Amino acid sequence: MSKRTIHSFFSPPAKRPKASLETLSRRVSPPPVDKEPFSERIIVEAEDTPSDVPAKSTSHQTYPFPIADLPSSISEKIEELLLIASGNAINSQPHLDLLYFEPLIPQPTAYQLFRFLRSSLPFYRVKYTITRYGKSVDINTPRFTTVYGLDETSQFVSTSTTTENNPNVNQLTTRIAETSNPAKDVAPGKYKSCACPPRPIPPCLAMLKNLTEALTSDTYNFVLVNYYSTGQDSISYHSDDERFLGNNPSIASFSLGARRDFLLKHKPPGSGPGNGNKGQSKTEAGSAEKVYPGTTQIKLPLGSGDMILMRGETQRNWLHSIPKRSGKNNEADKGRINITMRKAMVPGGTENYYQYNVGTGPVYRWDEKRAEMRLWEEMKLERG
Ligand SMILES: O=C(O)CCC(=O)C(=O)O
Ligand SMILES: [Fe+2]
Repeated sequence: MSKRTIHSFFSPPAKRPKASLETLSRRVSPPPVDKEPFSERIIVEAEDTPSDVPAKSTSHQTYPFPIADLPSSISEKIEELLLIASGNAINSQPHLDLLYFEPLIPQPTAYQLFRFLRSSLPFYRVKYTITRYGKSVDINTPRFTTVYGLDETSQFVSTSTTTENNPNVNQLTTRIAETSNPAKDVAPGKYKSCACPPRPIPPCLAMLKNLTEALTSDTYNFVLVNYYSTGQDSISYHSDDERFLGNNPSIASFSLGARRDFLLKHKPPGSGPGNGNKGQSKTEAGSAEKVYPGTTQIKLPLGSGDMILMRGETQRNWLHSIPKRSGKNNEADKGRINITMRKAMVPGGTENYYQYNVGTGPVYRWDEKRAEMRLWEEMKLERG
C-alpha cells in the first residue's frame, strides 16, 4: 500500500504552496498550553477572528439552512495539527484507557473554530418521554444538540453541484445506498423510525473527522455536537456503551470554548453494559460519592482545543459527565461546544442518534447580535 501524505487525509485536497521553512519550524515546537482565563481570551482573540468570512457553504435537502464551509484560515491550521499532535495516556486505573490531547487545537484557532461552529450549525433542544418506575416522565435535554452521519450498513452516495445563480453554495445531493452494494439504494423503510432523514456530515465537520481518523487510526461515521450555553447546561453521568457501537468503541471528544469539568467514575459493581445509557433515560447512574473499590473519581477541566479519546474498556466500565456549574462571572456561561466522533454499526444507532440529538422540535440558530440561541423560524421572519 502506498504511504499517505498529510494532504491525502483531507478532501478536497488543499491547493496551497508547500510549507515555508518558517511554518515548518513552527510545527516542530509543541502547541502553547493555554492558561489564560476564557474571558480574557475573548478580548485578545476578538482581533484574531477570521476576516475571511467563508464565502462558500453547503446545502442539502436535510439541512434547515446552508452550512458554511470552514474558512481557509481555520482549515489550514487544522491540517498542520497532525504533525504536532501528541496525547498523554491516562490508564493507571482499572479498565480506564484515555488519550488526552491538551490541547490538540491551539489558540487562537480553537476559539475561531468555536465561534464558527456555534454560528454555522443548526441546533435542537430535544424533548422526549420515558417510563420510570411505571410512570411517564418528560425529559428536556439540558443542552443544545445536533448530529450527522449514517451507520456502517449504509452510505451516502453524493454529488455536489453549484448553480450559476448561486456559485457560492454547493448543492449536495445524496442517495443512501447499502454499504454491501453501493449500486443498491436502501429499502424505503430502513430508516423509517428515524426522527428525521439521515444527514450527511457537512464539510466543516468532515474536516475534523478526517483529522481525528488520521490521528487515532480509527474510523467514525457519526459526528455529534453538544452546545452548553450556560453553566446550567450539562450532561449527567452516563456511558456511551450502546450495543450499536459494538465492543470497546473508540470515541473522540473535542472541547471548544468555555472550560468545563469532565468527571469520570467507575461504574458501581454489578452494573452491566447499557447501564447509564444516556440515549433513553439519561438517569443519574449512582451518586457522585460512591466509587468502585480501588478507583477514584477523575476531574479533567477540559479547555478550548482539548481532545480526549476514550477507548478500550472505558465505556463498558466508566461513566462520564459534565456537571452543572453556577456562580457569578462563571466561565461556563460563555458557552462550550463538544464534538464527539463515533462509529455506529447498525441502523439502530442511526435511529437512536437522530431521535435523541435532532428529535422533532424546532431548529435553533446562534444570533450573533443578541449573543444567544434563537428559534430559526423567528430569525427568518426578521430577515424577511
Ligand atoms: O461534553 C462533553 O465533554 C461530553 C459529552 C458526552 O459525553 C456525550 O455527548 O456523550
Ligand atoms: Fe458521553
